[in-house]
Amino acid sequence: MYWFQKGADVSRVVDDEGYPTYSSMEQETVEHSVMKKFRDFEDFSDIEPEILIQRERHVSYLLRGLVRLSKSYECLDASRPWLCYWIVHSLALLDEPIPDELKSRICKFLAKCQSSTGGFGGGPDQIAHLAPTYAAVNCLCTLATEEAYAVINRERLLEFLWRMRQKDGSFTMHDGGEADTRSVYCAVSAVTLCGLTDNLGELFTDSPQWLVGCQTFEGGMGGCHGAEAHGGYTFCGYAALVILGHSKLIDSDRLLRWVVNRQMTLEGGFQGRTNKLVDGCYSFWQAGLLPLLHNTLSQEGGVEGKLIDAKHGWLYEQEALQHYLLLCCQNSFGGLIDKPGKSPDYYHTCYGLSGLSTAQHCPDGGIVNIGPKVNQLVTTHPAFNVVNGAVAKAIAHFKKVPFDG
Ligand SMILES: CC(C)=CCC/C(C)=C/CC/C(C)=C/COP(=O)(O)OP(=O)(O)O
Ligand SMILES: [Zn+2]
Repeated sequence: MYWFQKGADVSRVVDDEGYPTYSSMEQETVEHSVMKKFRDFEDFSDIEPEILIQRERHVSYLLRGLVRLSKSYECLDASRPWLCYWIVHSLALLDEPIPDELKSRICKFLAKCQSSTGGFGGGPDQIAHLAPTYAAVNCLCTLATEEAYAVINRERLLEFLWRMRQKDGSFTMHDGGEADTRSVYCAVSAVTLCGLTDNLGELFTDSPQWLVGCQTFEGGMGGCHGAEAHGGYTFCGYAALVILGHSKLIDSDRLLRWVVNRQMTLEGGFQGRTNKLVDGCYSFWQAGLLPLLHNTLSQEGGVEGKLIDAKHGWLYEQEALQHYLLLCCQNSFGGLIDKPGKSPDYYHTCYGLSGLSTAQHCPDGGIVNIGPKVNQLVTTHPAFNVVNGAVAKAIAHFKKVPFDG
């Protein structure tokens, strides 16, 4: 009997703070046997009813993270808005409501991370940085309360973005920092969600051309010109082009060929770059490119346009990815992982669940869902990675609020 089967005896061990834990040996054995079962089956139909998302365990793991936000994760001291976003977004994907009092505490915490000169830092009193700015905006939009929206100082945010902007259309991550596809994406995403789209043209003049220069001979994008193609940077670069309305500038055929070849035939999961290992987080960074490409390619109508019309779904094996995530990436005590043998963390939980959601929701509202209906997650917006309802609500809210920037 495997840990994901009904009635499996998953004996819990409690740590000195009363939270369930496990020995790494025990976890390795359990996950190794799951991996073996996964490899032994060519036809998954007979095990499908057992492939279950461990909702309660993930929710409990996520809520524990929010409660302990203030006292742990020293190694993520400069990523605290990220922790808020990873957890809040994961709960939204699981359709798990967050109590109002907890929402308010998150808002107050993120307000402390906002810099007086615009943007958000990695923690209170840290300098503004585009990555935690993106995370804070996404988190506040997902919370979707008046208090959450009111945290964002949009006038200062725009000033911060203008300071980060470089002559060639790239953006630095922070004052004097590095410029790569992440920063353009974080800036474009925050501006759009905050209803500041009137500024897109001027602020991002030359950004599309700079982004196109990041595409490599392989077809994916590197972080900057001349760098190796990588899923994380490709998602950022391509999603930024999509939001800016310039996705047709890139060589879509090459990008498509590169990304579909990053799905590994043995595991069903994606690797981040050529010759590297599968990792659960690329279920979003890589597989999440297909919904974005779908739009561009169907508008272009060429060979891929026809291919797209013939296939009812994205151009990769959605079921195989779901098998990887549900059989190999769920930790028995909650949270998702990179690959069997690894410990859970909030980053891999967020991007594993985000990838699972995009693998389930097809174009035109169709569903590909392995296992029972309870496995189905809420739909996420493919460009912002915020649940769809929250994107619409945030943009509508900010459009109503006067802005004097
Ligand atoms: C919005 C935003 C800020 C997005 C971040 C995108 C992202 C995940 C970028 C990738 C970062 C990176 C250096 C990965 C390589 O790690 P590795 O060499 O350990 O992994 P690998 O072996 O899988 O390539
Ligand atoms: Zn990873």
